[in-house]
Amino acid sequence: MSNIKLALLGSEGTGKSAVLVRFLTKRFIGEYASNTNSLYHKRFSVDGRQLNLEVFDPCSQQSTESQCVLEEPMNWADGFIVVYNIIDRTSFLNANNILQHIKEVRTDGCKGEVPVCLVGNKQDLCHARQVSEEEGRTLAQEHRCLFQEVSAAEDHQEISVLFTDLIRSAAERLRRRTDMRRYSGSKSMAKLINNVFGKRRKSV
Ligand SMILES: Nc1nc2c(ncn2[C@@H]2O[C@H](COP(=O)(O)OP(=O)(O)OP(=O)(O)O)[C@@H](O)[C@H]2O)c(=O)[nH]1
Repeated sequence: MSNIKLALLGSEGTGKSAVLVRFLTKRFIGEYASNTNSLYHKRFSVDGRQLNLEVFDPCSQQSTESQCVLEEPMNWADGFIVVYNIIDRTSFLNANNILQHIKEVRTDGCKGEVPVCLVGNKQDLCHARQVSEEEGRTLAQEHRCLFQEVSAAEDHQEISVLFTDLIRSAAERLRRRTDMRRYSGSKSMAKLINNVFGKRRKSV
């Protein structure tokens, strides 16, 4: 069974925990403990395949150096959900920095880009919106990632779909990497056999 590791990133108070709890429990609680890092486990089925899902929800308040919070899951995760708050432009600018950082740290060349979903949360507060949906979509296109506006307070369906899409992309990427390793492993084995037996045949 494959293991898929996701990390939620974004400014403090954007609703990372609310989005995750919505996905895991279908509920919106309102207030979430925000003084610890949390790692959630869930068995999840995508396209009939069972997966072990781990989701890291970092604590934004733990460190004054946001860089530490960012570095921790950066090399660990198979996929990222970057959350901003549509009524807080600063959180959108920060989401851009995070996407940039992911690109710098996680461009794996031929293994393909790590899947990312940009999420504009608190859509229920759109009367106070500071970031248009178009801006969110454009930023996502620039970074070649998925995009969805949601309301953790009101929706379950859209959050469920975005997690499923991201998990599917992460699982496909891991499968491609495993296939590539197998292929390059069998190629070097063929080379070895050829070196040993090919040379012998010549000397006979
Ligand atoms: N109106 C509205 N409020 C939301 C929504 N999602 C989260 N909130 C509220 O926003 C506040 C912050 O939510 P959290 O889920 O704790 O945000 P967080 O990003 O995990 O916060 P930190 O862990 O401190 O970084 C809470 O008061 C939530 O109730 C939403 O979709 N709509």
